[in-house]
Amino acid sequence: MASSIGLLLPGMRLGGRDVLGAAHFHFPIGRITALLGPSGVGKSTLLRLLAGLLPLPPGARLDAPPGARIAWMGQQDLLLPWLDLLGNVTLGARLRGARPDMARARALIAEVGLKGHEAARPAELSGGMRQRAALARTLMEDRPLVLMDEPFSAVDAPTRHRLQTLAATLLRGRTVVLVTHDPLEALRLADQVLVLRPAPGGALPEAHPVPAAPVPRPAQDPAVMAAQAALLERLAEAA
Ligand SMILES: Nc1ncnc2c1ncn2[C@@H]1O[C@H](COP(=O)(O)OP(=O)(O)OP(=O)(O)O)[C@@H](O)[C@H]1O
Repeated sequence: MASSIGLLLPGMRLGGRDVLGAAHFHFPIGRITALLGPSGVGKSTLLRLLAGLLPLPPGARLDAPPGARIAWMGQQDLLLPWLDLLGNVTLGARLRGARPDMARARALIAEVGLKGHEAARPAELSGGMRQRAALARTLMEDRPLVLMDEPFSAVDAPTRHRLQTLAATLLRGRTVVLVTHDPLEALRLADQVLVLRPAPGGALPEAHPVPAAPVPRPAQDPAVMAAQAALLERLAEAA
């Protein structure tokens, strides 16, 4: 079995301009890859190509395990306001006409710290609680490939820190591509960090070293702090 999901891209044009350049991306199976880069550089475009939400350009090739199923988690929680928490977490199964595994849904709700809120509607939950609900819904889908587009950017710093730790634990063993603007988030969670740097023919990926400690890495780890400073500098150069 391949050890990574590969995306061979001869380039990607959108709106009449070269967004992504010619590159061969590798996303190690069972690992978390963080994708950073200036606003508008093409991070979400790359994620959408992986998700099949954008057609691959001519000459591109996606090497993924056959039938690799995907879960998507974005910046907005996309919870349905008229369903309660349990209804939202089990929505995917019901949309597919399957009987949801209620015991698993309840267990995941407890794991993300929302036990006791199963009957609450999204409007009754705080922003951080709604993102935790979205995380539970993402995990309920039990997909091997998880694509996350700035999943924790809308919550306050302590909540974000807790959600990162939770996500790293609950996503262990899955292949995750995480788009983030937060160098600390990338260095706490990722096994591989890629910076998309703008270039004349379209943005190109550059690997950035990660500390050796296993994820989730503590924010106060001196190696994490040093890597964060270096990554911040690199992102400023790329902007
Ligand atoms: N459907 C589209 N049609 C035309 N241009 C598009 C389309 N989608 C994205 N773009 C352009 O492609 C570029 C890359 O967009 P993308 O959303 O991938 O960037 P990003 O790195 O995710 O940005 P951000 O960090 O701000 O979310 C931008 O210049 C954007 O305007």
